[in-house]
Amino acid sequence: MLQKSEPQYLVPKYSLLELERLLGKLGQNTQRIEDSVLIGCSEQHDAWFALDIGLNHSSSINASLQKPEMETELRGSFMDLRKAFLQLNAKDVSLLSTAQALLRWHDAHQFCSRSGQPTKKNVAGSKRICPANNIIYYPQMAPVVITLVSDGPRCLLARQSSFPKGVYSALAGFCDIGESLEETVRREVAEEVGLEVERLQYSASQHWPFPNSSLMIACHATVKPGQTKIHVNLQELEAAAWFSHEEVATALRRNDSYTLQQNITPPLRLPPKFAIAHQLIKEWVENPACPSLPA
Ligand SMILES: NC(=O)c1ccc[n+]([C@@H]2O[C@H](COP(=O)([O-])OP(=O)(O)OC[C@H]3O[C@@H](n4cnc5c(N)ncnc54)[C@H](O)[C@@H]3O)[C@@H](O)[C@H]2O)c1
Ligand SMILES: [Mg+2]
Repeated sequence: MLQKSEPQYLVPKYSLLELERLLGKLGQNTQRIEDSVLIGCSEQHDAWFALDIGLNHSSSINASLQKPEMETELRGSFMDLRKAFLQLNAKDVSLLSTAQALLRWHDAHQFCSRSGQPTKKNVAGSKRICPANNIIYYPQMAPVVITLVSDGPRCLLARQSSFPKGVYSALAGFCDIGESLEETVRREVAEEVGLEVERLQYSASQHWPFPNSSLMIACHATVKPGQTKIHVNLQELEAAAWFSHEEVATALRRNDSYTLQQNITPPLRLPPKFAIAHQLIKEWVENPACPSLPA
């Protein structure tokens, strides 16, 4: 749910008092406020909590709540989370991403997997406890590596059939149990495009709420100049190709509006700014030689 506040969109934010009034108006029990989870604090150190007042939420007390009513009351509209991210500043993207992931984790961990009894959230929402056996459940993230492979003058980008038209990104893959990040990078690059990673450098990381909570770990990698023939794994990818520095730099400069005109084959499109893949590609464009990589 985002509110339009010209010229941008905002995540709805309320004080405790305002929220109590709002829940009352929406016919919801104000006790629901106890379902809130701590997601951060303002620069003035005011604590920020997130509460799911969604329509189909499993613990919704008033299931008859209508979407249009809620949109009118909150003077906003519901939208897809990825689309919402395109409209928000980096701080709100981070808050919404944390809120979504944490609230979803709580919703999916209502019961102890050992005793089958209901679990209980602590006040902050940083864990759930089973009162029957004191097992503590903590929110989890799946580690995922995302790697921009380069052979020097070119970088390798790939797309899955689920991506929007024309969008290519860096190679990504979930870490398997027991693997180091370095092993995951080498395995994923070999599995998806049949290349052998020569050198590897960590760049940055990002929490990613899709499809569940992931910790994206972004790296630059190089392959030997003579060993660049790609074997695309068509079970994982729709396509993969080498792109020149000029092609990628042009795609980065292009206005990234994501509104495609019909009947026009889109040129190379890159992931949106809020995705760490975008940052990784931008770093390579600004410094294609990656001189900081150890020789
Ligand atoms: N933030 C970014 O810039 C960015 C860019 C690209 C991809 N991603 C994310 O990276 C993730 C991984 O990329 P991928 O799809 O290429 O991974 P992948 O190549 O490992 O293939 C996905 C498959 O891995 C399996 N899998 C193993 N462990 C899993 C787990 N914990 N959760 C879900 N599936 C698991 C499933 O069978 C799934 O279909 C995706 O969720 C995607 O949203 C983020
Ligand atoms: Mg993959």
